[in-house]
Amino acid sequence: MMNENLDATGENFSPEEFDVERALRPLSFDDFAGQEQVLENLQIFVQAANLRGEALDHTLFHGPPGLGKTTLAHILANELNVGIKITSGPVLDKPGDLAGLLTNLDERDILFIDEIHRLSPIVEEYLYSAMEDYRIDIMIETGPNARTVQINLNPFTLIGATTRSGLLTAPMRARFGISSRLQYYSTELLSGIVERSSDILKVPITQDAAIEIAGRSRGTPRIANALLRRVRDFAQIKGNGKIDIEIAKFGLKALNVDAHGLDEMDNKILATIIDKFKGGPVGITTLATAVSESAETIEEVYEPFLIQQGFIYRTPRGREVTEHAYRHLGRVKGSNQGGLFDN
Ligand SMILES: Nc1ncnc2c1ncn2[C@@H]1O[C@H](COP(=O)(O)OP(=O)(O)OP(=O)(O)O)[C@@H](O)[C@H]1O
Ligand SMILES: [Mg+2]
Repeated sequence: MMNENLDATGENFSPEEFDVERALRPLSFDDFAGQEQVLENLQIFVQAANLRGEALDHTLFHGPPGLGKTTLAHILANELNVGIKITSGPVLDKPGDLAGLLTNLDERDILFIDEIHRLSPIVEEYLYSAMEDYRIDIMIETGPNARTVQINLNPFTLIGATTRSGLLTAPMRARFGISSRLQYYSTELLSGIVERSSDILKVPITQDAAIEIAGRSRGTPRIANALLRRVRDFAQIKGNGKIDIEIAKFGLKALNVDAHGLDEMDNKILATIIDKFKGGPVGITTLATAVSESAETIEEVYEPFLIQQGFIYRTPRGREVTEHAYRHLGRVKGSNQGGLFDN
């Protein structure tokens, strides 16, 4: 299926001319690596919905960016063999926009709302009756003749995606029958994804090179694919087109990729805890202020990976860095270098 897509776009086009991201996106449960627990359940719910000819329950995907939320929404549409309409929280600013989408859904179709935590309260409330009873009120005419009529919708599935599940309101959350949190991927899984992507991109790669790229991808398929594409450039310009361990290391070094794949904010968080707070513990709001990022984003986007990788841990008094973090940043424990918060 993948290759058909590529061929349809034309072998003659340079890679830049087609949407590589789309080409690399898995289209079926079988293409999708990892997240076993989530996938196992979804497969059962899909089979049951298909058997009964019903719409799948409303489904929420949450978790850090780039782990496959949007991909899974598309896979569900394929596996249910239904249409999918795509929008996002910030785009839907009037109930009328939502009504237009909802009334155009065929039976069992999917409405995918990305960044669902950013829906306006009015739109969100409007969505409730649509989700619960497949029914909405719409306003007809204006001025003195204005009135609302209730119309029935086709049974549909709402799929919501969010990196910030903490910002979802309780009533919204309660309306999802299925809620799945996506986890970071192991290096092993990511190297499989890198190999699959190289196949699609038709660039040969050795196994150790795939593992090298995978290990620096912050547990995230999107980053793994992005690094692969950049390393491919090095292979084509500086090498012989093949990605082996030497060219992979050369490329990753030139790209300034951290040995653990930590990004700038990850490193800033670690350095701040060490330099300004003597390694912690430091409260999340204090930390957030010190690194100029919101506390929610730190908690939901950065911290989970740093904890999973053993760089920080939570204590009742706040976040503390581990020895591993000192070593990673080349700092020596006990020799405070910041001084801002010294007393
Ligand atoms: N399990 C997987 N197997 C293979 N490739 C994957 C997998 N998950 C994600 N990818 C790849 O990573 C890319 C990013 O995934 P996706 O866009 O679904 O992430 P997301 O969770 O929606 O991120 P965001 O929160 O930023 O919207 C996809 O285009 C796909 O190529
Ligand atoms: Mg997405």
